[in-house]
Amino acid sequence: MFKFSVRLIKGLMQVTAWLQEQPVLTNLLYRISGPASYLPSRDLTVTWPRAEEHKDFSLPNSSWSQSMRNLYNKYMELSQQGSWIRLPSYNATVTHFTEQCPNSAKPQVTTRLFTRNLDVEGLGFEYVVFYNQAEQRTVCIFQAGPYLEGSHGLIHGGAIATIIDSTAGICAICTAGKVMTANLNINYRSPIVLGSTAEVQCRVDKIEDRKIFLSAEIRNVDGQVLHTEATILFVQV
Ligand SMILES: CCCCCCCCCC(=O)SCCNC(=O)CCNC(=O)[C@H](O)C(C)(C)COP(=O)(O)OP(=O)(O)OC[C@H]1O[C@@H](n2cnc3c(N)ncnc32)[C@H](O)[C@@H]1OP(=O)(O)O
Repeated sequence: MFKFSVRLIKGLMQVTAWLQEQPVLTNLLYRISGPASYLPSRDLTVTWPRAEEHKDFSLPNSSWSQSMRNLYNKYMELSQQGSWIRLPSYNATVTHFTEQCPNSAKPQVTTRLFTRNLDVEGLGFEYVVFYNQAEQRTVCIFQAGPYLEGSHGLIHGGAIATIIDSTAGICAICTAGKVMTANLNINYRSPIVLGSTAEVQCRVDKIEDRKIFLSAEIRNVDGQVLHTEATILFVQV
């Protein structure tokens, strides 16, 4: 468990650090937020939250439906048998930066992971990811809150893409380290009702040099309804 958590965290930190080194992105940040909050990447200190100091969002909370809890319990039982591990999940990849601002105030840059950006439980993405190393697979148990609406009463396609990208991204990071999504191809087969529980299944299909090819499916809790199919390409960076 610890080994994979460390690997996942290292992968995310590497991606974050790499992003901050890209001049296009730092220029964009400058344009959006202005010079006072512009933080040149090479002067940043990036820290990863220590588990004991930060909330783990992948644990059950009162907004979780019984279906969500049942699936969670199923994979927790499998975890105890050793085949799966639950991956902890925090709300930021970068918790704070330390650098002197032009106005001498210590900057309080707060970024939030897109999927963990709401303070109230149950309104947005509620999910937990389990990883199976032997099979190079991840499973994400997912409950979409009312703030993820697209068509009336249904989950927005972009939210579906996000949870697929995240589930596949975690799988690719655990398998291959520092990666970026290069291609995400989705077929939406049937809508997902807001508030329902769904299961995202993702696996590595093949690895060719720096390219990691994955496929994913989203199904309802009993597996009978296929909601979404996707193929995803990650490239090691
Ligand atoms: C716990 C929290 C959750 C954590 C998980 C979250 C995961 C979320 C991850 C993301 O969403 S990342 C954000 C979205 N992605 C990006 O912004 C990436 C933007 N694109 C790039 O930065 C570059 O294009 C990329 C790093 C993907 C590749 O650039 P490179 O210069 O490193 O590689 P290159 O272009 O040389 O291509 C390497 C190989 O990949 C292939 N390739 C690259 N892009 C491709 C593409 N789009 N489609 C198909 N093949 C592609 C390319 O043909 C080539 O194949 P070959 O080696 O066989 O010649």
